[in-house]
Amino acid sequence: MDAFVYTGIASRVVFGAGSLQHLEREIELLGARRALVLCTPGQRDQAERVAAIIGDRAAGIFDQAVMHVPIESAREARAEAQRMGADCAIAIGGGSTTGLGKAIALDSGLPILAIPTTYAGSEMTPIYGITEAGLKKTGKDLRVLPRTVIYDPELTIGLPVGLSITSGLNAMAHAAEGLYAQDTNPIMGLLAEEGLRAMSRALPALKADPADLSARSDALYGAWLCGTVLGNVGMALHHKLCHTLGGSFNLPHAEVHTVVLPHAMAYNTRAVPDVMARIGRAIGSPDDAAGGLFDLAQSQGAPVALRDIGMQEADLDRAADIAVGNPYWNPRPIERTALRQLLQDAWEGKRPKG
Ligand SMILES: NC(=O)C1=CN([C@@H]2O[C@H](COP(=O)(O)OP(=O)(O)OC[C@H]3O[C@@H](n4cnc5c(N)ncnc54)[C@H](OP(=O)(O)O)[C@@H]3O)[C@@H](O)[C@H]2O)C=CC1
Ligand SMILES: O=C(O)/C=C\C(=O)CC(=O)O
Repeated sequence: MDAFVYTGIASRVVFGAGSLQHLEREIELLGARRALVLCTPGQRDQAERVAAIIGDRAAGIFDQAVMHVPIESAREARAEAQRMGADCAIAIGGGSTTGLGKAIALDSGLPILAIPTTYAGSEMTPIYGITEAGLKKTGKDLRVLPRTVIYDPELTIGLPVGLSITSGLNAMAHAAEGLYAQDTNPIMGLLAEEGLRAMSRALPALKADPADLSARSDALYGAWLCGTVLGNVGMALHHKLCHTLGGSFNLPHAEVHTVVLPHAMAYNTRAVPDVMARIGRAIGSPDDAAGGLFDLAQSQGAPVALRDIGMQEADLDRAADIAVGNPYWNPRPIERTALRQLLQDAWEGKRPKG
């Protein structure tokens, strides 16, 4: 075995159907008295349920979480937390709401309790993102890592199937890239493989029956493991491409991950064949990880072409230029011609072969 460094990042996880009932106990264990509940406008009902459960400990609800955390909403939420005398924040929702909690914590050190209802995985990472004047800045700071995470699969039953599939593939992207990260280690390798296995068996099952609690539990378990990998090791070409396409062309986050992932895997296959074999085995496509990921997305009705999620063909050259500038480390060197072809294939929705 090669030498490696492993740094454990600590957070407390309460997992299982119905675990929202432990919320008050968890707030108490944080040593907090008044919690500001965060959500998007669309998840206001869930936030009200949370506030009802904690009763007097609820300082209020801030329901203005927005994708990619615009600085204005972060400032407003910070001011609201201060005005209400909150000594912790509860983020219930997807990565956008968790991201808002992180923006508050970055500034104030307020402890965050996250209750994820998508599979994006932000709750397990010390990574934050804030958008100012149209530019998203990301960074890492342990202050933003949620102290406690409650994973309650019952809360994800209402997550629309289409979004469940693309969000699940967003999670799988973290695990796939974590397996060949420059700073990967055997512990993250175990989590990544198990996360890929859990998610690839969950997605067809929850597509068949969105209320299947066992499938929803598998998906949330997979999201936890994949998110942990994202929080512990560096990401590569795939995440760089997704951040380029999401940030500069305003494409939807989980869908971009879904479309690009098979192509990024195909790009890297010859550089890391053993890793691709591990990914392939974990998703039940032992000889072709890239093709297997494409088939998984397509068979569950997810988008497989950038042209179907709002990308203009005329913008592919600019996207390639942005992605080759300041690239993340990648196991195969980033070559512009090959990357431009990758983008063309992803735009057309071609099935890649690893
Ligand atoms: N820092 C990190 O480590 C990470 C950050 N991220 C960031 O998180 C964001 C993406 O997260 P993601 O979760 O995909 O996006 P969102 O949090 O924006 O959620 C996506 C959609 O899911 C819907 N939704 C969430 N929960 C439910 C539910 N229980 N029932 C029905 N609908 C629901 C939301 O609807 P509605 O709008 O109505 O609430 C929204 O339309 C991006 O900004 C990304 O950059 C992602 C991964 C890791
Ligand atoms: O951009 C961020 O907020 C930080 C990381 C991610 O979004 C990870 C991802 O691309 O899913």
